[in-house]
Amino acid sequence: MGSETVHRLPVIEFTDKNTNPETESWSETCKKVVDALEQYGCFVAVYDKLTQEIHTQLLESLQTLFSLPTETKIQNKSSKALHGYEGQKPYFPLSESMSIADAHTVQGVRDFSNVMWPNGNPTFCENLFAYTKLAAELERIVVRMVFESYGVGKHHESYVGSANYLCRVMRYREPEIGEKKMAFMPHTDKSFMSTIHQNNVAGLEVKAKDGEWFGLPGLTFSSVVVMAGDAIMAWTNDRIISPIHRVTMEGSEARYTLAQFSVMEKDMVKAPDEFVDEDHPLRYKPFDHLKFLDFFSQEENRMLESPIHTYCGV
Ligand SMILES: O=C(O)CCC(=O)C(=O)O
Ligand SMILES: [Fe+2]
Repeated sequence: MGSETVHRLPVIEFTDKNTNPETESWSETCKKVVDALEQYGCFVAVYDKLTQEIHTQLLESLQTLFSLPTETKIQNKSSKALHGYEGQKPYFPLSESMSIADAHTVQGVRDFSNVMWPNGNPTFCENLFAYTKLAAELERIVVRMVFESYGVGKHHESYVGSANYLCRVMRYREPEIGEKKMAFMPHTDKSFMSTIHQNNVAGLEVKAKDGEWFGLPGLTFSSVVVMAGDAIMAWTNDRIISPIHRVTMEGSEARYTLAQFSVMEKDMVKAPDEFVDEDHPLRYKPFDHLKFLDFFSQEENRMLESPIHTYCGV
């Protein structure tokens, strides 16, 4: 007989007050963030700057984007690993997605938009950028909290200088009768960190350390799921583990999400000395994050059980 734990992701508020390092509530929030990341590898941030208006306009713009003809959407192409249009996949017929490179910059959003709407679409750009810049801001706050809590805050500035953001916008249609509901297979993110925002349709599920899958009910217009990727797992030498997650579609409404991934583009991903000692021997060789993404994007490596361990595990 086992008593099953009922898992629920911690919900942490991000306000002007507790995101100011001068305050006491900053240190309290740091603790909640690190505890959540160490336990689940993710948590729900409620970010007060993400207003109902930003959310509604963002979702309207995503609907407009996905209603473009497929011939237009497939123009979202790139030579960079893990970028570009994905969809019409026989194994995962429910999902369709596109990627916005340099998503935290006006130029990145505009370059993407100009491919979809060659005559320009300023409303789309404004609506998207209003969100992507907040997502990047939130990610940097969380990373700073993590670094400071572990006593390695001196690395934050170089992290900010090195990090770039890729935003993947996704639409999952509702499954038809008899169709399988798994819309995104179980995986860990290859990012440093990910921030995930959705419309009102649930579907994201996380695997807890005890092997139980659990959903994330109750997300609102200002909720962002902040999730550790493989790169922060390696950087913290396994203090934080990137969680396995998947998307399962129920019901009769389409699900829209934005998953924004941070990538350490300039510096090597290398665990600071503070994380390595006799009890915690180095678990990952220092690696180039972009090269890891290239490795993972190769067909033969997509199905590996743990690409990060195969790539640079010690
Ligand atoms: O759509 C979601 O909620 C999650 C998507 C995801 O896990 C990913 O893009 O890596
Ligand atoms: Fe993911």
